[in-house]
Amino acid sequence: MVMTSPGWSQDDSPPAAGSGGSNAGTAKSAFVPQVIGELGSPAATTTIDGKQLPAPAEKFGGKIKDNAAQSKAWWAPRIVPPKEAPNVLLIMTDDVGFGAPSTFGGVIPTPALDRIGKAGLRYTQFHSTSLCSPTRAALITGRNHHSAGFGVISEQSTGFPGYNSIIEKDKATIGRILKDNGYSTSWFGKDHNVPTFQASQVGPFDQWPIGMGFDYFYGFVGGDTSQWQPNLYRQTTPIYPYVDNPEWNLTTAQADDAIAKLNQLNQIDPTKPFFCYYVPGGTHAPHHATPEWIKKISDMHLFDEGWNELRKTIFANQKKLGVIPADAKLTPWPDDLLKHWDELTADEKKLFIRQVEVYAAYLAYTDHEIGRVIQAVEDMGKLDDTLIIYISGDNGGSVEGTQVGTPNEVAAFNGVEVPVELQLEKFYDVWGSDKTYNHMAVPWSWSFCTPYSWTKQVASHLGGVRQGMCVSWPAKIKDAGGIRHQFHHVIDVVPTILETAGIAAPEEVDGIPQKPIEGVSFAYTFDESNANAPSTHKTQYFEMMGDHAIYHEGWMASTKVVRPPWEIVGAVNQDPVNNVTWELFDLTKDWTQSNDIAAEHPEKLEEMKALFLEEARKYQVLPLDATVATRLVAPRPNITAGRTEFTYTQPMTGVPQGDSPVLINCSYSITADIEVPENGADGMLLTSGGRFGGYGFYLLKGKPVFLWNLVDLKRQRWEGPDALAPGKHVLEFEFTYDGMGMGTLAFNNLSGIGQSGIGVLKVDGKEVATGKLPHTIPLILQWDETFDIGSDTGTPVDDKDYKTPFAFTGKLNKLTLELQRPNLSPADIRKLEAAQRNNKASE
Ligand SMILES: Cc1cc(=O)oc2cc(OS(=O)(=O)O)ccc12
Repeated sequence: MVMTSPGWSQDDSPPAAGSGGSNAGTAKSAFVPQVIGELGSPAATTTIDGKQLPAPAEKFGGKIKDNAAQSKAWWAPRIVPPKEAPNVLLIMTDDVGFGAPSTFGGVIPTPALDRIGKAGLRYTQFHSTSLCSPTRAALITGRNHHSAGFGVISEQSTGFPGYNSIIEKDKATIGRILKDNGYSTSWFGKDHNVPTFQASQVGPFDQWPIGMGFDYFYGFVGGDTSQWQPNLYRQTTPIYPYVDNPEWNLTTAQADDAIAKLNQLNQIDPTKPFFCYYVPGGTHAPHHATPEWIKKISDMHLFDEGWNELRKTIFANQKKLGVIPADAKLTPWPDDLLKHWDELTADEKKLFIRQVEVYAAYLAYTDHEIGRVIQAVEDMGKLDDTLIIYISGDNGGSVEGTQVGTPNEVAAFNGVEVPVELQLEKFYDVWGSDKTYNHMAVPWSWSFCTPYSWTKQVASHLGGVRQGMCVSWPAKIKDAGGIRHQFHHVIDVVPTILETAGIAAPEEVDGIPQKPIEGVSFAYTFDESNANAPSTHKTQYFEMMGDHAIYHEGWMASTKVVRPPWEIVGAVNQDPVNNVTWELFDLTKDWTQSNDIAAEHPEKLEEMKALFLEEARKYQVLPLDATVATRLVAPRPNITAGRTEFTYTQPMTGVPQGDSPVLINCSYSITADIEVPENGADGMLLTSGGRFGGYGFYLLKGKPVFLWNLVDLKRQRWEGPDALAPGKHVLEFEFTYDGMGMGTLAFNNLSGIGQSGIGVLKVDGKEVATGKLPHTIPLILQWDETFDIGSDTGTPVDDKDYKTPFAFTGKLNKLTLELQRPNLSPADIRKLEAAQRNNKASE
């Protein structure tokens, strides 16, 4: 099929300076706007050449005399996209391996993805970056993730252009481009492209959806969130719809909100096309499915044979479906890294089956809710004219839940594994409920990446980067149910949307010259006659946390994985440029990277390595950095940087972890100046985190309590013996930390973090409780919960004590927080340097 680009073609030159963008009379170029209605009349619309956004103001075309009676009014035409421009529904799920959904051979029912595949096309060689925010930055900008400042997730950002988690203004998003060309734009679900240090209510908001061209946002900011008690926003305002609503779940609420919004648009202005970016939390941990979905999927007994048999089943299905070629090889099980199902105890099997059934329920549930949004588009009569791009996963299956799975991902990210027995005893029955922040065992995720090796975080191997994708557009894609094998990448989505809409990539946005889009359109594959056309995407680098690869015209050179991605606190390669072993694959004959031919083709490999470096330099991939924990706690330009004292006199909620004072790996004191009324007081003074890790300072039945929740495995409390008498009081909690602090990380040494310390609770200057914490949380508190003063949002730090919001019923006059961050002494530095020399490869 020929994609007509009404009113615009690649050869057009920009209009003369100062001319109205769509004013045919003054533009020098061959661009001819589509004008509908009489220019100057209120009903007139026009397309624009789109090179300068926002479009320059139209020249007044009426007549102005002294009096209105002799003058002629003239309205600028409304800007609309070309007539054939489709609505666009861009859907992407989270953490889904290629072989998880039924559409690509999986055993988990995903009827909505199936539906798009049947109505349109399935793509078998479509790629992500292997990690979340990077894929998303690339997806919405059409640039490589490092080009867009997202070499890694924002939680690990560092002060290099490729890694600072800032999408610069010379790369306007697809939202912005479509909005300024007349689309209604909206974003539902995950936004992992707000820098963690700009996520608070003081902004700036230019990297939130509203600042990036999206008229409307309903979703959460960050890596993941509870679906039961999420950190949810409408636009930039936190909202808490789950309070007193125990059945409420974000997966459903998000679909409801999107359906309402699309219908609202359809009723107010049915002709205005929409761009809806729909990116649910599913299926990132926590796997929060409803009890109904968990029952429905568990009853299907999909996983009773274990993860090794599962791979065989998926592989056979994939061949049957034709989403891998008949001669594709199944990559071997990594015997040295992961257990075989047969080696497990009955208890392990029981637990792991429960974990994966809940995961599967979550994927089925997420897809079902996506299906409701698609159905709403059909119900509005708009399905024919809607381009639906449904990408199954922003990266491969996630292995961020340890080898035995976890009831609490916050524990996993702090390097804590929860024993199988404890998981069975305390969490088996509530798995997937809001009592868990759950993730399945690593080997399941490996299996969900069948037929490939490796997983999420791994950029060099297809398990990390190959995603299923389905695309439908009934008005234009006629090869319903077709399969496409062309190599493409998330950076290709923006140019594809622009081509189908007939909209130009802007040369300038808000006066800022735009960097070229780096992807290429895959719209040519829509046409059946191009079903087997060679891919137009010839070269693609991959890089994530030091692990890297280069694809070029069917060849792929990949570095061997140094750090298994489930080892978050583990050995780190300090020289990821040179200290790597390369493999070489001919993907045209070897679909699954099963046959390393580096030894047979040394010159080809050298050529590919050189090409990688060339691409890396071009797209600001350097300097390579393989650290994980080090970057997680690295200081960033957040609003608390350099401050050691914080004073609060008003209640305040909703300050995210990345924007608030963080009480880990340091000493601190908290002083609360309060008044207790005649009938006593209760409630929260200060808290950060929640059920899965964090602290709280509160009055409980009048008694002062300071509590540390150590990732839901242990709670340590300091509690005064007596309820406070009415009147003024000063409460203090002082913590003296024993470790050297975060400074040791600069020496690739973790010994300074997570160490012990002593806490003392005082009332009116008198010590009432003292206790030692043998360990502290080393890396991160529960990240979907916030720093709150005077009440508690989200979940309680201890369910036995209170229910949220637990607002303080006394008067908080003033709360002061002082941090004493440890400094390394010259002797410490000498010791750390010596240790580093002796231990080159450990973080
Ligand atoms: C809190 C956190 C720290 C981290 O280092 O990595 C993460 C990765 C996450 O998954 S992703 O959003 O898919 O990349 C989610 C949360 C985190």
